[in-house]
Amino acid sequence: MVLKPRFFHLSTFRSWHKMSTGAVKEFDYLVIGGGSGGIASARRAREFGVSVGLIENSRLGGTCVNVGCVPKKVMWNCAVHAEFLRDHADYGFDVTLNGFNWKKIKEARDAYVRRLNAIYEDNLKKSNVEIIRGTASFNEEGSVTVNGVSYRGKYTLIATGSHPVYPKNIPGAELGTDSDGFFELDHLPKKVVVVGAGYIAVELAGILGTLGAETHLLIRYSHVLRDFDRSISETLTNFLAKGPTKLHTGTQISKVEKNANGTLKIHVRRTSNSGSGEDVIDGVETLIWAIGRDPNLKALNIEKVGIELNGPFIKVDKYQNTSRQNILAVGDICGEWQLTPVAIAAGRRLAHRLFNNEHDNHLKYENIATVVFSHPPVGVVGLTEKEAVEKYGIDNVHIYKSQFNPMYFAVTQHKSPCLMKLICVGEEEKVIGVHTIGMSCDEIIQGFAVAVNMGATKKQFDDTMAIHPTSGEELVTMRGSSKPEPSNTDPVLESSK
Ligand SMILES: Cc1cc2nc3c(=O)[nH]c(=O)nc-3n(C[C@H](O)[C@H](O)[C@H](O)COP(=O)(O)OP(=O)(O)OC[C@H]3O[C@@H](n4cnc5c(N)ncnc54)[C@H](O)[C@@H]3O)c2cc1C
Ligand SMILES: NC(=O)C1=CN([C@@H]2O[C@H](COP(=O)(O)OP(=O)(O)OC[C@H]3O[C@@H](n4cnc5c(N)ncnc54)[C@H](OP(=O)(O)O)[C@@H]3O)[C@@H](O)[C@H]2O)C=CC1
Ligand SMILES: N[C@@H](CCC(=O)N[C@@H](CSSC[C@H](NC(=O)CC[C@H](N)C(=O)O)C(=O)NCC(=O)O)C(=O)NCC(=O)O)C(=O)O
Repeated sequence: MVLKPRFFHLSTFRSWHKMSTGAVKEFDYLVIGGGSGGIASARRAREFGVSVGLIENSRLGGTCVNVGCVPKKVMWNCAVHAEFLRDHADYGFDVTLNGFNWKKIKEARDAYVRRLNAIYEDNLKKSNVEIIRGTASFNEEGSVTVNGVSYRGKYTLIATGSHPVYPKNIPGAELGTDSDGFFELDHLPKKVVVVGAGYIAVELAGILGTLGAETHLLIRYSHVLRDFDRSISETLTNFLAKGPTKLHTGTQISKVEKNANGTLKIHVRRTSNSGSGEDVIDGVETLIWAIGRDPNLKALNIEKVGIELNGPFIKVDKYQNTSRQNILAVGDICGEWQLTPVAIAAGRRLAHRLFNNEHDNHLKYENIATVVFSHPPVGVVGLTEKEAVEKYGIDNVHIYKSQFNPMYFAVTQHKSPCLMKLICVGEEEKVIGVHTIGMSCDEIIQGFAVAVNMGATKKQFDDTMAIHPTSGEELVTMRGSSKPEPSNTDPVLESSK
């Protein structure tokens, strides 16, 4: 497309942004979804002077701001507080705890989210992105209708995100809730069952258990976070098994019933190596399904524009192109790496490619650092041991590992594990994976992601001066590599189905 000056006067912008004769309102860029990816892409596109409309049918900010990263992090911080309180006496404090007020933190959290909603609206307005309120659905020729008004973009971005999945064929499954429902809880439930083994399940179970709810985490197989490096998966699973969360491995719910007093009776099928059978968890106040997320596609009517899917998600190439020309997609709707920074980065790079002549600009979906806000937190970047062996062969992969008791726990009765692992490849020992779990690992990993992204070697890690006494110093002082363990002895991969 012909590029316009980088910043435009408002009147120029308005003249571009015209109503065509067929009463279709036209934009250079029409963005569907005002969440992480959509907002980031829309605002970046405006920096290049093009006209942008953004359609949103709910609260601005999307999943991350309203029912994801932001309120979750507030609750994780709250739970971390509870952990520190537990250690007060060990550090010499004589403190009497008079209770915990869930309502208070919920109100503060909701107020913060409302502030962010307003900030995001304000930011869009300052950027001169036109906000269109309502649900978008496609018409055959590629335009979009919202509340009976039609809009067309020279380019249209689908950034409509995802929603929680419920299991099919489990009687009473609808008596449970999901992560959205977790954020609506107006008190700390006494007894909770969380189902799932991924990010959301371990995060929510960790928050609830740490804050004092009797929390049962039900997983189908033997370990949580099975897609992560086995050391991480094993360390977190073993620690979870010690409480406060009660971990039920090799289990699946077969039926959910409602008791007369409103609590739930949950029938659980045991399919573990230790034998099969059925258990009942009774008197459950809240059941939370955290078993994955599906794309928000239904209302869009994408079949009208013939967009190809990849499983349930929208199929895109590395430039975020869908199968339909000039219709693009970013974020959760594409299914891969459902993370806010990924949606933002893909959306911004797309704006550069479409509107700033950067023809090859696209997000590289590798070395994506990620944190699970479990207790303790997980921070990882790069390949797992298994992926490295598959890619480079077992003889070329070298593993360095350090497991230690962080100094914080030297004087406390309550302990929490810390494990750090480097995956290196070849004679030069390029570091292709960093896997950490333990206190502060959520904050440590970002810097190491820079190093991995730059292609650092183990020697360069070793040449970096340690900072003492910190947990992070372990990553630059590791010695004595070992060979990867053959994957057929990988206990994480053994399902207990
Ligand atoms: C509980 C939880 C915790 C999370 N924690 C983290 C975390 O700590 N770190 C992290 O990186 N990621 C986290 N995530 C993931 C992160 O929130 C998502 O990856 C991110 O929000 C995806 O951005 P998106 O732009 O693709 O979609 P969204 O942010 O979901 O935005 C999509 C928007 O489109 C709107 N929409 C949908 N359909 C239509 C339509 N037809 N018309 C108009 N509008 C429509 C929706 O209302 C929504 O506002 C978490 C997710 C959850 C659920
Ligand atoms: N900190 C962060 O950055 C966060 C990011 N997110 C993002 O949101 C995404 C969605 O989160 P989440 O919902 O946890 O999804 P995930 O895909 O991460 O995990 C869901 C897990 O649930 C298990 N599962 C699937 N189906 C069933 C079933 N029928 N019964 C029991 N267990 C089942 C599976 O594990 P198994 O096969 O082992 O049973 C599966 O891996 C995440 O992948 C992540 O990208 C979410 C929260 C926090
Ligand atoms: N790292 C800081 C994050 C602080 C932060 O970014 N806070 C946000 C709330 S998280 S709101 C959720 C999320 N924001 C972000 O992920 C921040 C993105 C980073 N600052 C960047 O610009 O790349 C998002 O969906 N962004 C889409 C977009 O911004 O386009 C905020 O206050 N924003 C107010 C403002 O921006 O004025 C922390 O954890 O404290």
